[in-house]
Amino acid sequence: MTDHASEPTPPPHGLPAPAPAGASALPDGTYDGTVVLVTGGGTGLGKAIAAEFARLGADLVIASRKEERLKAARDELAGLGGRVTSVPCDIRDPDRVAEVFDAAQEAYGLPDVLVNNAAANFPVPAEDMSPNAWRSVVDITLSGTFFMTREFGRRHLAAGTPGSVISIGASYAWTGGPGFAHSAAAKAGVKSLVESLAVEWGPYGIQVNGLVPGLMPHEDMTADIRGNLDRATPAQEHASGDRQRELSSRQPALRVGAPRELGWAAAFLASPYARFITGHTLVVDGANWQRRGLVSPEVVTVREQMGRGPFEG
Ligand SMILES: CCCCCCCCCCC/C=C/C(=O)SCCNC(=O)CCNC(=O)[C@H](O)C(C)(C)COP(=O)(O)OP(=O)(O)OC[C@H]1O[C@@H](n2cnc3c(N)ncnc32)[C@H](O)[C@@H]1OP(=O)(O)O
Ligand SMILES: NC(=O)C1=CN([C@@H]2O[C@H](COP(=O)(O)OP(=O)(O)OC[C@H]3O[C@@H](n4cnc5c(N)ncnc54)[C@H](OP(=O)(O)O)[C@@H]3O)[C@@H](O)[C@H]2O)C=CC1
Repeated sequence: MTDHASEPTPPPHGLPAPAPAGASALPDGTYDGTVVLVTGGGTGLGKAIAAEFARLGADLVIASRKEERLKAARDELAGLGGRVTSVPCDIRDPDRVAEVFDAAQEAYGLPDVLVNNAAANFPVPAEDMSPNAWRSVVDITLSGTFFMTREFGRRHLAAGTPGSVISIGASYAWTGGPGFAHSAAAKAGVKSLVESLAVEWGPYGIQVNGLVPGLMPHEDMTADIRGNLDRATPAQEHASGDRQRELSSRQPALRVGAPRELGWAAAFLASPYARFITGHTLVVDGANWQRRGLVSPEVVTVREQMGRGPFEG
């Protein structure tokens, strides 16, 4: 008989790796004949979400401010299956938002699915944040999401057709986000919009859900957000190229998320297999947002974390 008590315990190995890139979570053709509009679909997580819908047969419309990035992503996404159109748009402008829907309708028809992925964020202590910095983040993240959603809802209500909205959030909508006061407040507003509009529009067949990514590093991350990740890991890890391992060791999953894991969740939420799910915000973050230590960590102010000296007014 083996003496289990004397065997060393295997080290924790974290959550299993995701299915390989290119695999789909839903049956082939789930989105055949469907139009999906993704804001910020030219970069990062938005592009990963768009790719998953494309693999499943959707026609895509991607919209954001920078035409060059949109064009590059359009070519990449077109290789995955369906048709792809890109429309330059600043979602803070309701007139431009209406034009995106006009362009989508002209190309393929009224989008059946809207993914509100575009957002803005940079770390800054609240006392250093200018009024314009606040406005910029809140206008893009919250007002832009509302303008897109409103346009989608109005067109579907007028046409009498069902639809599905997915708004990308962040877990600090529940917890607050020191250093990200603007973005956290805006994402809390996005979560609240999901809950209000799911009830308002359920009777018309429109689902409204939220989807929250955990830490999912990708090559398009802004310098500001990348800088924040660098602060979270000691300098020697950057030098040795071990940043990914260091970031992983700080997650309960013992790994970071892969953007495609968000794509699979989005494709499920808007699919025929999720028709009774609405008003819900799904968190895909390996339980990172629920972390609590047995012992509270020492408090380090946001100023100190960002290497800023005392506030001088
Ligand atoms: C401690 C460890 C923690 C580890 C975890 C870290 C990871 C956290 C991840 C959090 C979740 C991520 C959520 C996200 O949303 S990521 C998405 C990020 N992507 C983007 O933001 C893309 C779009 N962003 C932008 O284009 C720009 O950032 C910006 C929003 C600034 C652009 O908008 P706009 O063109 O309208 O803006 P302006 O350039 O005119 O600037 C407007 C005002 O904002 C001030 N500003 C800009 N950058 C900063 C900064 N870094 N710090 C302070 N202030 C800033 C700018 O000066 C303008 O204000 P003033 O006119 O008063 O000067
Ligand atoms: N990456 C992560 O770990 C996390 C991300 N998130 C959320 O995930 C989503 C995607 O983030 P991520 O992919 O990392 O970030 P990116 O910076 O790659 O994407 C942001 C996108 O939004 C677009 N955008 C920004 N402002 C506007 C605007 N005014 N009008 C239209 N489009 C705009 C940008 O395109 P352009 O510049 O061309 O306008 C860009 O494509 C966001 O909602 C973010 O808050 C939440 C938690 C963690």
